[in-house]
Amino acid sequence: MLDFTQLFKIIIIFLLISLNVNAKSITETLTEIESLTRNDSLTAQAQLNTILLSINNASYVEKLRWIQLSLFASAVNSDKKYLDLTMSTARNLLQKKSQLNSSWLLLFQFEKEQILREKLGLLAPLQAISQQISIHENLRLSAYFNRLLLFAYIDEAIFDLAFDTAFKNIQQWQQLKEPYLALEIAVEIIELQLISQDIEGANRTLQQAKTQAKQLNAKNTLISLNEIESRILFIQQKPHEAIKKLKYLLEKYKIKKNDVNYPSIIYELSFIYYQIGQYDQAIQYAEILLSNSDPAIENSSIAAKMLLAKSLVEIGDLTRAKKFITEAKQIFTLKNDHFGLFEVDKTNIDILYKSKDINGLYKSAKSLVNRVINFKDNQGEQRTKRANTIVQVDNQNKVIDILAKDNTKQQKELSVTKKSVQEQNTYLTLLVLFCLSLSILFIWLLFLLRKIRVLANTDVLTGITNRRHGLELAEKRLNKKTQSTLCIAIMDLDEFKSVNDTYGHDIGDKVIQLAVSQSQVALNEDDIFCRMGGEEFMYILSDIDQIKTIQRLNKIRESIFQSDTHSLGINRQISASFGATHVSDPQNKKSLTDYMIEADIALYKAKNNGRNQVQS
Ligand SMILES: Nc1nc2c(ncn2[C@@H]2O[C@H](COP(=O)(O)OP(=O)(O)OP(=O)(O)O)[C@@H](O)[C@H]2O)c(=O)[nH]1
Repeated sequence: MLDFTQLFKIIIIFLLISLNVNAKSITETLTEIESLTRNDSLTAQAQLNTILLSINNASYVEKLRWIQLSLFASAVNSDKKYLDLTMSTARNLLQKKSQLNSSWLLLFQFEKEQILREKLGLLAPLQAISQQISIHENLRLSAYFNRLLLFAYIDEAIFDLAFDTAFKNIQQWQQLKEPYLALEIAVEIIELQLISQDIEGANRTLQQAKTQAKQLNAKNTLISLNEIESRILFIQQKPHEAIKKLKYLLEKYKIKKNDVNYPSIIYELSFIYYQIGQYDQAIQYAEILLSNSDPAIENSSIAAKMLLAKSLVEIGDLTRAKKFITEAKQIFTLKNDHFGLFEVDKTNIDILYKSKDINGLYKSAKSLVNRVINFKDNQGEQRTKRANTIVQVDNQNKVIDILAKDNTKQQKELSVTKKSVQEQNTYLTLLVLFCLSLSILFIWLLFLLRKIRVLANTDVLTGITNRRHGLELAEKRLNKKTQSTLCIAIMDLDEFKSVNDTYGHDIGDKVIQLAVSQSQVALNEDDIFCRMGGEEFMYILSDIDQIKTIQRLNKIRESIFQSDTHSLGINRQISASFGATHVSDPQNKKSLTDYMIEADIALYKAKNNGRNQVQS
């Protein structure tokens, strides 16, 4: 039987043991949770929540570790509620009694902002407090500060400074015996080595980190490292091995939709398929990501949207591509994510190029250049310069490429247009020639018609008006109202038969022609003179009175009589007889036939009276 003293001793020993276990257990529990956070972050978060109350009595470092782990878990799980709880607990645990506490709280606040993706602008305030941090000469604080600074440098793409900070930071965590945090930084170093294209270095760090992760049983980190390894395979132009590795990862670790690593693996698969031109597969994986509405994958979903849009551009589904690019643009604009917006602009350029919208293309290229030029952030000149150079060079290349392609296209179009213009010109020339020929033909026809008309109205032998046309003109003149006296006369060459008989018909013709030319001496422009047939002619003279007309007829007669017949080889004079009548009463005109009969009677008189005279 145990006596009371023995029992008391046992109780004391038990209490001491249990107290000792309890005191140890917080550090140990935190270490276990730390392993769990990188293995099963949801369970880790639940356990951190369980020990929330006992943390009040824990040591300062344990409090810090609890806050740090809670921040990390809420980040991995994208649990904003737990993030707020952690922050309010942190404020209670580390009341702002000392400057050290204030610095920790400030850093935790920065980390919260980073988790909430309000990280833009984090670098400047971090740099501003670097002096304040170093004053404390607290290794843990300095390590935590450097860790945040490293992430800010990476976010701002200042990779050289990020490298320096990472190497410094990994040593700090090793010194503090914080292997998980050292591992976290090692992963960042691998990423940085990949960015600076130090593939060998990245591979070396990766193998060390993998061994470390296995030892620490950090499953999530191990998966991340395997993902990076697949990316290295892709960089080494072994895309199919990379795909195999990613698919193996999904299988081996049974990574399902809700797993933290799921989005990044699926995204990586989609990315590699896109890069090797298997756009259907790229689209398939991007769509898997987008079908998951979990806010935890918000970042991957924007990236997936971009990848989906780019793949859709490649397969020519521009309508859907535009839809996703618009959605991505909205998110990037909200987040003020300039790199995202650069990507949007570049993809938009591809869309516009494919849809052959040269105007839109020009506008987008201009907006992209403007975006680069006007891009300013808190980091200042250095970053802006780098981004400008990179994007401008990329953009310029693209624009040059587009312009070159466009130029070839335009040249093709131009040559087609030139060809069609040439064809049109040929047709036009032919048409003009045809029209010209038609016009010439038409003018020629008019000329012929006129000639025919003239010929139809002209006496062939003498070239004066013929009988038909002469009578027409006479009829018109008779019907015309005129104040002047009108004289209608018929002339007949005297004894012409004997001319013909003596000298021949040809000489007779020439005598007729001579008589005609001699008649011109007393004719006015508006007189009518025509050959009625044989050696008979008609005159219609208009003048101030009858005397004047008779005078003019006599002048003609005299001219005929006086004409030089010797040149015709005739030894005798020629003469003509004239019978004339006058239109005496203009109000009471007779017909042309009547007047001609009257003139004929007068001619008869002239013949009978001895010829070579005018009778009226
Ligand atoms: N050379 C020539 N002779 C013609 C032409 N037309 C008619 N004659 C001739 O002219 C002559 C006319 O003669 P006639 O009418 O009988 O009278 P004439 O000899 O002139 O005598 P008068 O009239 O009485 O003075 C005929 O011998 C016709 O053959 C012609 O175009 N050329």
